Amino acid sequence: MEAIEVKDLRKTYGHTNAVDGVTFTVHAGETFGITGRNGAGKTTTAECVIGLRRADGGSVRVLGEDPARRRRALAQRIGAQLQESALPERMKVAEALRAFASFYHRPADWREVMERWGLTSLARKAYGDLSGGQKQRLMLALALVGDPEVVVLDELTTGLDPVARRETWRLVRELKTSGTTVVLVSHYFDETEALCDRLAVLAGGRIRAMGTPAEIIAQTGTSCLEEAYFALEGADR
Ligand SMILES: Nc1ncnc2c1ncn2[C@@H]1O[C@H](COP(=O)(O)OP(=O)(O)OP(=O)(O)O)[C@@H](O)[C@H]1O
Repeated sequence: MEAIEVKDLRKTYGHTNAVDGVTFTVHAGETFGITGRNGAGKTTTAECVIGLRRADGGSVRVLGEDPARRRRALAQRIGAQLQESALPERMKVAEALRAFASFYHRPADWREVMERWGLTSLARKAYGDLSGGQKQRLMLALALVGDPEVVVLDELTTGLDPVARRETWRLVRELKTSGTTVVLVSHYFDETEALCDRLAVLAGGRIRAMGTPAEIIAQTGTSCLEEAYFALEGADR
């Protein structure tokens, strides 16, 4: 069984075809990227995968289940870090991890997660007092405290400085070695190129290219994913 199967996914907001017939499969243990410019349909696709939005057409299966119908059951097996995730300003790091762990039937040991993601020294700090990088690290830890089989990370490194960004990349690579299936939504082409086994390039709600970063680069005769993207975009004009 594939970890995620999305077939002909469609989602419309008013007159906007946000997602217009998207099909892809994510194998278990793979890091799969969804990339493309602002408004390409990345977040809408990710939200349909985790059951936060109901598709207008097509089908989505995560771990064999339909997330729109089985959201509560799947929530035990999927971790998500979303673009606008935030916590109450005064909530402390350890408190947040303990509270999130309590939502799951079989959570990871939240103290171990706190240690693993370098948050132990911040345990008593309030969320509102953390730096941007520390907040992102906490959000990632919260997405993982339920010991999920699938993790969806949306614009994980936006706003981070280069050091915090590289540190976050290291953490995402660690997830892969632990066998977790990762969906990485990012408009940074260098990030998806560095971290993803395979990826889908979205444009205007459709998949414009899909494959390993090396395949997409080779198809376009370019030398990096960012150039490949511009070559694809140029070809569309
Ligand atoms: N709740 C909504 N109501 C109306 N239109 C929406 C809504 N959410 C998204 N859209 C529109 O759907 C399209 C796809 O948006 P989406 O957020 O999925 O793209 P994205 O690739 O994630 O973009 P970004 O990188 O800017 O987050 C855009 O044209 C956006 O304006």
